[in-house]
Amino acid sequence: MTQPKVLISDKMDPKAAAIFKERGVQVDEITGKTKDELIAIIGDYDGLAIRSATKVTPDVLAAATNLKVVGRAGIGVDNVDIPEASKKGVIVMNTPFGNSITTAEHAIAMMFALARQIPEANALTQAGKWPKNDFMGVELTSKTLGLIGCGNIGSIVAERALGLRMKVVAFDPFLTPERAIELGVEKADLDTLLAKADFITLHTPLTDQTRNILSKENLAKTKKGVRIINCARGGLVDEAALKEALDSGHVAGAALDVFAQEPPAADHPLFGTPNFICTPHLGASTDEAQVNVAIQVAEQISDYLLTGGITNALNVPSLSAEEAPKLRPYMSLAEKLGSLVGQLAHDNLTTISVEVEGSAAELNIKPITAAVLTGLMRRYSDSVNMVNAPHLARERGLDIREVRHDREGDYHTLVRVTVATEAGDRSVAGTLFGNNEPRLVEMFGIKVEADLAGDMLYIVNEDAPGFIGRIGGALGDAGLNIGTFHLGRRAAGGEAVLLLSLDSPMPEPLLWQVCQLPGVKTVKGLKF
Ligand SMILES: NC(=O)c1ccc[n+]([C@@H]2O[C@H](COP(=O)([O-])OP(=O)(O)OC[C@H]3O[C@@H](n4cnc5c(N)ncnc54)[C@H](O)[C@@H]3O)[C@@H](O)[C@H]2O)c1
Ligand SMILES: O=C(O)[C@H](O)COP(=O)(O)O
Repeated sequence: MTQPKVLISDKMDPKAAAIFKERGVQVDEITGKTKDELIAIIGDYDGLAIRSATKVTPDVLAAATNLKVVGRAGIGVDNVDIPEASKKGVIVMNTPFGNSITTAEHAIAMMFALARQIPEANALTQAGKWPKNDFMGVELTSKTLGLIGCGNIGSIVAERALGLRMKVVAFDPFLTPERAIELGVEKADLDTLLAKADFITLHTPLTDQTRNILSKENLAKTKKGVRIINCARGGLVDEAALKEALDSGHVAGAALDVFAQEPPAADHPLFGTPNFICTPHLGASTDEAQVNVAIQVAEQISDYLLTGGITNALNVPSLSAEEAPKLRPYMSLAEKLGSLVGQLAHDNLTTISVEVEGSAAELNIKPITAAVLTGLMRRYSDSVNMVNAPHLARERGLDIREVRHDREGDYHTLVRVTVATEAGDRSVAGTLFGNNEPRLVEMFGIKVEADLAGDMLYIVNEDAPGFIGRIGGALGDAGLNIGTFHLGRRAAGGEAVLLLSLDSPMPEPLLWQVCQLPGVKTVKGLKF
């Protein structure tokens, strides 16, 4: 195996490069490149390690002909075009926890800075003034903190704020009542939060639902004298409306670590506004957080490039260290079953369903489905993998269904793949022998037992004496060696299925010749 090559394109703790080298991954650290400069070199790399500065746009991805993985040393991935990466089969990962504490602490630091106007007081004092009577702060104790977004960072902020004896009200549609009780926060709708909070801090990603969540209209619903902190993403607060609300005195203070456009223009309207403070996207900038995210991203990228292990991926189901060894043989079975239906079923598939029963029903079905789709879609594209297969399948209008059966069947474990075709449903099923050897056990309702590997020949014929001899003869005369021979039939004298493994591919004229043998209904060369 050639050594994979990774580019670190944003400033990252040196531990990242050290880990790549230790793990046997070649690494180049080239930061500060323009988009065109990045496009010129990205084709050399299998992996890209970034923070928020590098923009992984469709044109960068188009030039990234060898790229397999983008690793974000941090949380937000709004600088990566994930749908485009998925189409290209590139995994996108982040490090969802490495900088959470640090960012929560930055939000708390901003809250104190606003409450006591520390930046202004510092600036004036160092300018030789002694403005002791100009700064009257507010206490945090007993005040209400409104949390918009109560995920990893929001819940750490909540714990810290409760420690400061604040009351915490949270708006987060995904926060369960049980989790709210566990955290000690009051779950509320947005309007209630806006009406109650003395301080509001934002901790959501930027999405279509959260963009301008603090709009002019919502700012008007806040308590007079509210103070606002955004250490999440620019664009959550309407900056023009915030400026107006600060100027009118409705908002008593605002602290932004993030801006809609970064870096903001030097003449940004908020700059110089009294009671406005800001930092240049420093939420994650501590030694501890940067070491955490650098180590995590380098380990995750190395794992994927060297072993196929997937952690914290955003566009493909993760495979944990415990799950991976159990799922690997299933994924091999699933890919073979998907490939089999893909090679045999005619076009215009409308639905594919993946059913699991027995031991398979206890596993994470998502990677199994992704592997089925990889096998299925391989007939359309050589560059298909677990990342882009589900996307390609959906693009072709395929409805994907997953069913987990809680029932005992004939096999200790079973994966069944059924596709709806114009000719009706076509179903194949497989199991694992000895827990790790994939075997086809049923094909279109007929029991067979076959290893799907290499070149194979599939024949449907009428079960009649002498047929096997005729096939053996035809292949033997053509110098084609049969490796294994698997036969299944509905009933004696009924329809039979023959699966032969061959030592070399079946030449086209021989396929035609076999087709002419008496009793043959279908012949197809297969490849696994
Ligand atoms: N300033 C920085 O340097 C810095 C550092 C780290 C993270 N961040 C940003 O902080 C944000 C939060 O990070 P996290 O790790 O807590 O993410 P998270 O995914 O753990 O939490 C986000 C929360 O937002 C909630 N949410 C989603 N849509 C919502 C909506 N419409 N209304 C209310 N809540 C909604 C989700 O349910 C979730 O609980 C991210 O945008 C991340 O990029 C910024
Ligand atoms: O989403 C994040 O992790 C933060 O915005 C940190 O970004 P940075 O790595 O550019 O500091």
